[in-house]
Amino acid sequence: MNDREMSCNTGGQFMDRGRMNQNGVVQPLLTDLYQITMAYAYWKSGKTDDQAVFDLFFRSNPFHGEFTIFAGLEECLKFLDSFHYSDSDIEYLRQTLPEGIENEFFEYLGNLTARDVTLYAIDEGTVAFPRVPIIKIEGPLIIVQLLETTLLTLVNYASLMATNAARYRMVAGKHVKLLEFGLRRAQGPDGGLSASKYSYTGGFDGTSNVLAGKLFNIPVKGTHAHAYITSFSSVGELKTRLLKHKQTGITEDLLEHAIRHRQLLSHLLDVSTEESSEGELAAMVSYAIAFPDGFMALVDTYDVKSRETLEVTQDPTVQTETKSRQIQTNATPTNGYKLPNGTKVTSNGKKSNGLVDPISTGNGHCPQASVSQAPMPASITTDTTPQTTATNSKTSTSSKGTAYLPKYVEKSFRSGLLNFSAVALALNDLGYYALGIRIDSGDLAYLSCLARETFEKVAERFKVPWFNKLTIVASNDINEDTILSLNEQGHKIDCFGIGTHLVTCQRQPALGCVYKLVEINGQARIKLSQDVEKVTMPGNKNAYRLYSADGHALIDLLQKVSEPPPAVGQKVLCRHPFQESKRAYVIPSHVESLYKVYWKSGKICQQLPTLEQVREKVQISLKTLRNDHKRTLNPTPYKVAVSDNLYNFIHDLWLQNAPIGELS
Ligand SMILES: Nc1ncnc2c1ncn2[C@@H]1O[C@H](COP(=O)(O)OP(=O)(O)OP(=O)(O)O)[C@@H](O)[C@H]1O
Ligand SMILES: O=P(O)(O)OC[C@H]1O[C@H](OP(=O)(O)OP(=O)(O)O)[C@H](O)[C@@H]1O
Ligand SMILES: O=C(O)c1cccnc1
Ligand SMILES: [Mg+2]
Repeated sequence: MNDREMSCNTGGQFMDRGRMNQNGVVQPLLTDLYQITMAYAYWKSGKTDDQAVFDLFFRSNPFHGEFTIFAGLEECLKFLDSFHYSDSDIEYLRQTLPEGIENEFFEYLGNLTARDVTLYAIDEGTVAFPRVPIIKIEGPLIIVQLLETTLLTLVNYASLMATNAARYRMVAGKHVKLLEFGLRRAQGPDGGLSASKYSYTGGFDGTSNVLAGKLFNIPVKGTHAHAYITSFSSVGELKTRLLKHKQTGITEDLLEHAIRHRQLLSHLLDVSTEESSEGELAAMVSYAIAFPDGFMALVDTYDVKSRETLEVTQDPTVQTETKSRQIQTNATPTNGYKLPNGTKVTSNGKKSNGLVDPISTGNGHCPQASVSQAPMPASITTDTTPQTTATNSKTSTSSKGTAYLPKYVEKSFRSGLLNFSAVALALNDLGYYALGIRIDSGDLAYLSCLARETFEKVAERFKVPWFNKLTIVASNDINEDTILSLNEQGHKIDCFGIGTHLVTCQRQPALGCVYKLVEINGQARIKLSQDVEKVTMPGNKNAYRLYSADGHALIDLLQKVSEPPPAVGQKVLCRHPFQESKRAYVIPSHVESLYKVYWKSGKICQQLPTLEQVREKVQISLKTLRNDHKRTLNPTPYKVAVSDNLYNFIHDLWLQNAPIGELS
């Protein structure tokens, strides 16, 4: 119970009790007090042997979407497997529950296990829809009730997270790498671990979370922080500059190589060596010596700002506002800035993701990113007279005059690129290939294009074709909308590092899975509500997914367990559960029975997939959904229906249970 380690490697084995380790936090007392007080009251009222059926389901999909990925099943099964109140649990309950609880109840609890429970579920990683139970549990009322909160906590966040990750994967496309960087921002340590695990399930490629890597066998990846760059201020601080040539083994001075390349590169990149940071160079050289085969550097340490921080242009109607440094301008203030191609961008003053809108040029490629031209498009003056009276000493007043991009912005970014390229070329001299860069601020579309063009230039000039393929990682408060917007603008990002929005599911922080009693001792139970959406689907049910001839999922159908399953090629009447007039005949080309028995007689009775297999399942299952159900904007709801038999049953029961009002 107190195992510190969580094991994930359960694939390919039928589990015996005690073989599976689980997060030590997941234990029978991880529940709401009312489950235990109810258990006592059930016990007192002789309901110990009542047989109950509970459904675990959600009522609406998260993130304004029309699908949910079911995740967390394996953890539920581990929980059932280890369900047992320890002596100290019982002792704690004795002290905590109200006085007068009979001793025999504690003895009963002490012997309670999940042996007599049967759990049915849809496969982990499958797309799921509102109202179709993802788990169905049968067994003695007390124990099945006691499982409620823990099962919900294991399924809700896992499914929300997997769904969130799957949505990021869909907007990013399959060729872009997605890394989860959220541990520091997650809802505590356990939230962080679950986020790493289920974002991998949903389609991320790896995590920066090392413990998650160890526990779940997920690829761990990462770059470095700004602190590493800022910890150096000059090359004099380098304790070593030496690196062995990868092939010859001869020791060489990497800094010397880097400085030589930097000189040559400065012409190509139009940034003088004086303008680039020496501390940054030193940091990159030292990092490259530490990781010659894995050199990946942050290039935005020194003042890469969004284009919002643009310096004033010759257009007196265009004014720059800067958040962090107050550039005083004598130009007429308006909201907006100009792109190098001459387009004036007017801000509506509304901040979107922290950036003034609109950034998008909407033409699907990178109009501003031309190293050879930027920052001097034809329409820009080459007047050497500064048009600003800037309080910021870094504001450019170079001989090329002011441009649409403030010199300190672009120069500083190019300082990062200059130093990176110099060190990467130095490594190349010694037989190593650098990996790439990370950009963590500013306009990620623009800067990624600028970086890619720089790499292409370097590749050509220095005859290093692999430079074209350097990886560009982008991070900084990225969410689904940011990725969609970056796609529209055109970007050259190969990998997104995503933290806060992903792990906190900022767009919708909870999935509303509920756990409802639907049958007791063979008698269906219905929970009525003014809100028709909250009326439960009574009785012990089976769920089927009906497919069209082209392999797409058409509809999910709930039936009473006593009904024969729908058959391929045969017409089935599918009814909306509550709206009488909504019904359709479906002739399925394929019928999938959604439930499998996962737990029975104290044993897991299916071969559990590995995390990797669940991850694959997510993508396979998503493919069965039509695109209109998956699109981000106004997706079509997927249909969930009940059989005619179940429809009539629900409505009869509803009438029986709804009290008849009296008008007076
Ligand atoms: N081209 C782009 N299109 C849309 N959103 C972008 C683009 N580039 C960056 N973003 C997003 O805009 C936001 C930029 O945040 P912000 O304005 O705080 O800039 P910043 O560069 O991080 O500044 P600071 O260094 O002050 O934090 C981030 O959420 C980022 O993901
Ligand atoms: O932006 P997120 O999606 O949450 O991704 C993770 C962030 O964590 C790091 O920032 P850090 O903690 O160093 O602070 P920062 O916000 O100042 O960059 C990293 O540089 C990313 O910006
Ligand atoms: O490895 C990284 O680059 C990283 C890890 C965590 C958070 N931000 C960045
Ligand atoms: Mg950041």
